[in-house]
Amino acid sequence: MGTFISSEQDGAVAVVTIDNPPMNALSSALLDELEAELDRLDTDPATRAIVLRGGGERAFVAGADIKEFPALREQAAGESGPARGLLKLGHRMDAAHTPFVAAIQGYCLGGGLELAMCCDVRVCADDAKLGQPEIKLGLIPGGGGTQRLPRLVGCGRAMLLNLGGEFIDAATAYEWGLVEKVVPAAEVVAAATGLAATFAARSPHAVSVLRELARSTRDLPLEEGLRREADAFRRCLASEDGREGVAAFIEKREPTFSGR
Ligand SMILES: CCCCCCCCCCCCC[C@H](O)CC(=O)SCCNC(=O)CCNC(=O)[C@H](O)C(C)(C)COP(=O)(O)OP(=O)(O)OC[C@H]1O[C@@H](n2cnc3c(N)ncnc32)[C@H](O)[C@@H]1OP(=O)(O)O
Repeated sequence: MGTFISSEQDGAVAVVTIDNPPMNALSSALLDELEAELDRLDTDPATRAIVLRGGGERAFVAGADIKEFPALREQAAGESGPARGLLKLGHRMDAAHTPFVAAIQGYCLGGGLELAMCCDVRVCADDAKLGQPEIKLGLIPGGGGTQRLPRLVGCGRAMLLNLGGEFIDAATAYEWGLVEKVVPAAEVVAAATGLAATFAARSPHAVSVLRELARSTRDLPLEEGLRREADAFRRCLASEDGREGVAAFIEKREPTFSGR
């Protein structure tokens, strides 16, 4: 484990904790550690789903580490720093075979919400606050807040959050489709881990095919997306897990998926 990132195995679910008190701000060093840990877990066959949570109770992640920004300004574009770190992390999560569930408690702001939006599903504490307050700093979101957010909540609501910089509560986030489940704060990690365990019990091959298909077709015309879905369905049908799942149903038994 590193300075900021730790993970615990709960069966086939890895619970990854981001720990940078008091607000789990995403520093460059933290992002490097997080990417390395997610890369290790994504290539570990014993891990079939990953939960991301913030340490402490005040925040999931309250954003990029603002205190790094003055130094960042001096760096040439593309060099190290949260901006580079965020792009690499987002691409790595997008390309993963393993599904991600965000367990959001407290503040989920800026780069923290951008990180949560890189997850497949978001479980949110009922007293959490979410937003993209970068505009209050004279900045704009730089980790997906102008790209992933509109795809989740719609262009108008994304601009409402990005232009206003105000926070929304969990109920609003759920109503807008920004989070998929809202639970009491004390239950958020257990609920996220339970959901991750459901994903972990499914065929790793089908989960991987589904994640790749969803990512690679999200901006394609419907007809092309349907064509690629049909190809992917045929791949799953012919796979070892596809054969096992169908046979298990016909033989009225639980499947044992190999992930191939
Ligand atoms: C493409 C894939 C992306 C993958 C995701 C990875 C993202 C990578 C991140 C880099 C991306 C950059 C782009 C990003 O969009 C930019 C940002 O995130 S900018 C930051 C956005 N966040 C904010 O603006 C929130 C700032 N914080 C606050 O408004 C308040 O702190 C609060 C959260 C409302 C809480 O208020 P209070 O309860 O009053 O507490 P304090 O304000 O006193 O804070 C306590 C303590 O914490 C320090 N702190 C809080 N937030 C940050 C922060 N973001 N960075 C650094 N430090 C922070 C605060 O300064 C206090 O410190 P102290 O004074 O005690 O030393």
